Amino acid sequence: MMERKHLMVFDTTLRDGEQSPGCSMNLREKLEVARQLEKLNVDVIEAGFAIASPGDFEAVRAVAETIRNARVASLARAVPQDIDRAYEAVRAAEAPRIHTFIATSDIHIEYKLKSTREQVLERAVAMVKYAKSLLSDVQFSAEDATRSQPEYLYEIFEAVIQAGATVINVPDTVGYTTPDEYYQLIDGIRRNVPSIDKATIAVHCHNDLGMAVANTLAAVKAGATQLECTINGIGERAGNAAMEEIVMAINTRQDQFPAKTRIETTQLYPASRLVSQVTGMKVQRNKAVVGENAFAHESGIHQHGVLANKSTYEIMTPESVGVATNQLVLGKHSGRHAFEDRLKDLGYRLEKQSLDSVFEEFKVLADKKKVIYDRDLEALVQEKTMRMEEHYRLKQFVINCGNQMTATATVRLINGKGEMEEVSTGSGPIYASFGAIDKLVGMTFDLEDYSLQAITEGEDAQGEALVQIRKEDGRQYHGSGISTDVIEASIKAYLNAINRMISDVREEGA
Ligand SMILES: CC(=O)SCCNC(=O)CCNC(=O)[C@H](O)C(C)(C)COP(=O)(O)OP(=O)(O)OC[C@H]1O[C@@H](n2cnc3c(N)ncnc32)[C@H](O)[C@@H]1OP(=O)(O)O
Ligand SMILES: CC(C)C(=O)C(=O)O
Repeated sequence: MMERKHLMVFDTTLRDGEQSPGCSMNLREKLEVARQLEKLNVDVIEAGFAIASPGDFEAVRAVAETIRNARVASLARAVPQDIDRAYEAVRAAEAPRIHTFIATSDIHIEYKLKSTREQVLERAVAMVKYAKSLLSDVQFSAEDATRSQPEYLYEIFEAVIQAGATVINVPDTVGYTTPDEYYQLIDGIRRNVPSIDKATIAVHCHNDLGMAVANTLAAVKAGATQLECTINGIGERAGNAAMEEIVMAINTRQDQFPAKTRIETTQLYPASRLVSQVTGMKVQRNKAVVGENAFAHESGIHQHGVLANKSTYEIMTPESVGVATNQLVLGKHSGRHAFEDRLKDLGYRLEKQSLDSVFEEFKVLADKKKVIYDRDLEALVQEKTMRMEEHYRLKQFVINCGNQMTATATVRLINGKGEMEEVSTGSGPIYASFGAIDKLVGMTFDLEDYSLQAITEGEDAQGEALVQIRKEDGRQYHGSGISTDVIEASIKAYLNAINRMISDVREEGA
């Protein structure tokens, strides 16, 4: 049998994914996502854009120091300062990479770079050589490649490969191309760049016209072997190609794509949940592979078919992407061993201290809920281990409300100085609680977005609240909170966003 071609997965959730408005992650959250990407077995983690800010630099460096089983890359413009900063950030990695880019389309060259094709080519070559003098693995991206003249692309790719680039990337930066056209472009590059065999061909697709995954797969057929993507498809504007969709399409349609990735597919769903929680970006219910409805069968004919044989309506199993079908797991009489075992099955390995603390929370939850589902456990672990520095924490709240009266909320918080309490009224209990919190922290915020969803089934389901707030200076912060009580979940989410804002301000001032 012929050996199947290996396709490399380059994850850019921590860089392009973080470019989604309101999706910024703090260092601890980025490390948690990076560890999950390592569990997924991705080949390359693009950990950030080191020159963007001191926080980004520290995050890339922390990922480079922590991750051992994937290459770690930082993005850099084609300027020496960016490349120096990227090198400093990734140098501690087991396999560091500098990813430098410059735009090659006439629109970008003329209006954005105010340059010429010749100057861009010269700069690209000089910067690849410079990066190569620092380390051996250098990726070059021709930004807006799909709106660039193909002959110019052949020329610049040949020149950067000669200068030492190990990977050449052909981004569809504005999500403009179509599968047939992208196939032709990649095929043309393979045929017309004389040194192409010395480099890997990478593709990086955006979803502006909803074709990011289709374009990526067309490129696989044309010979691309590094696929750039993000978890849940998050990213600039309409997002990037979604890893879970690309990987499962390749796995499921081996007749079309006789190739393999190293991805541990059972980690796809946990990764999706984690990224949704730390970025505050909800996953749409009908999202392919990881959405709530991806494996739900509602109509009679489908249910009948699935009962007879799952393959009638399921082209992949929920288990294969890490959706647990054995949902009923533990209750208040369960002990620590069963609890730890179940967490291990779900892919969580916790230090003793974290395990003890999550176990305590589990017992509290088990007193409130008759049955604890896997989703409840995931929510507990993620909330407990991902909680950022809590400048303000909820102690208690009392609500007085009804349909014929103004709601009143009394909220008591704890911060480094002790306990504090405030009362506020509002059109509803949640609005009143947020008002009391505003008084306690001495600031007001615009509530840009608020949503609530049940994360498990039943009347005693846990609810997850997601909020997005905007400060007076226009900056946005997201927050999430989980509880069996929707008001408590909302208060926790609001406080989470405020804590994120305070950490951000302190980090900047540091
Ligand atoms: C397609 C992509 O996703 S690219 C990645 C996009 N991501 C980001 O931009 C997030 C992080 N960015 C940032 O923090 C900032 O933009 C920085 C730190 C990189 C630069 O900030 P500033 O120096 O204030 O410049 P600003 O962002 O306003 O403008 C970009 C400058 O870089 C130049 N530039 C843009 N791309 C490149 C490139 N690939 N190579 C060289 N120069 C470039 C622009 O022409 C402009 O130059 P100018 O200042 O001489 O006019
Ligand atoms: C920097 C490159 C790879 C990019 O993000 C894009 O072109 O979309």
